[in-house]
Amino acid sequence: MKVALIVDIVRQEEKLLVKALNDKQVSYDVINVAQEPLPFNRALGRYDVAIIRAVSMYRSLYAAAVLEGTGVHTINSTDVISVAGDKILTYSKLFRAGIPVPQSIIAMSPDSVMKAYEQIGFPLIDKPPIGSWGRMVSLIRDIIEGKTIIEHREMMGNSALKVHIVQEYITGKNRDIRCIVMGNELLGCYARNIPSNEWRANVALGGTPTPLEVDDALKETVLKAVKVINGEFVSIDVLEHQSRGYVINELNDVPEFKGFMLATGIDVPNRLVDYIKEKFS
Ligand SMILES: Nc1ncnc2c1ncn2[C@@H]1O[C@H](COP(=O)(O)OP(=O)(O)OP(=O)(O)O)[C@@H](O)[C@H]1O
Ligand SMILES: [Mg+2]
Ligand SMILES: [Mg+2]
Repeated sequence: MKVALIVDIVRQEEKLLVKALNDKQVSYDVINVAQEPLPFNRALGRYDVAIIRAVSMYRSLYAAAVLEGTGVHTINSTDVISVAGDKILTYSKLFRAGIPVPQSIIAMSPDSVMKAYEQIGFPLIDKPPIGSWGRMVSLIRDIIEGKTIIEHREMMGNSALKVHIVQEYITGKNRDIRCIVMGNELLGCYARNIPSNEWRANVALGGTPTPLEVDDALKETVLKAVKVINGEFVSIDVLEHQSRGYVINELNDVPEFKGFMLATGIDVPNRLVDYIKEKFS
């Protein structure tokens, strides 16, 4: 079995994956798509599995597409990356399947955003369909802040960033929940606690990871959500709604797992390499 590890920026996660591949004596190549072009040819098809780890969503998506085209099994698949990489496409699948998502209105012009703000009511959340690490995810408390966000987003070069997901602000516990699923298994979940100078819980923004007891409702909601998008190795953000219970905020197709490992003690890279060896050797 031969594995390709697709990267652009090498984070601690990718270093741990390399270590796990070495420790478990799996043959692999690291392909840095920020440096190497990817040809549509048979030679690329020599890999059995590709672990897609590029930070850039488009690099991940297109790298997966080329590799899949040459017959390689990619984790995750091109379809999963295209859906999970876009929060509107994700909500579309989840909503249709009856899985709870934050009450959301999609608005595609400044005028329609103003209407969506009125319909949701302040305070509200406005975020673009693409992006990570909480970037551009905005808490808007009044119309003045709203107008500022609308103006700034209109200046973005990327059309997707001009689209607004206007969303209810789900608050109460000062935390959100992050889970990881591998194959059909829920590896675990942990809480990300919001720091005092923030309203978002991302570890990249200073959110502190702590252990969390997983109940049946959480497990069921998360596994269902991952199944709906066919995710193979994904992380899931869950918010706790005061009346509706667990709500799926988003799924991530290139999961970061530093905080997860810290809080749960579960060795994600070793588990992923074991999973791949079991499934593809
Ligand atoms: N509707 C909401 N209500 C309350 N908090 C929210 C809401 N949407 C987002 N947040 C907070 O902002 C954080 C970032 O939002 P979100 O997960 O949607 O963005 P992201 O950039 O895709 O994050 P990630 O780095 O996890 O990929 C969430 O983890 C949560 O703490
Ligand atoms: Mg995300
Ligand atoms: Mg998130």
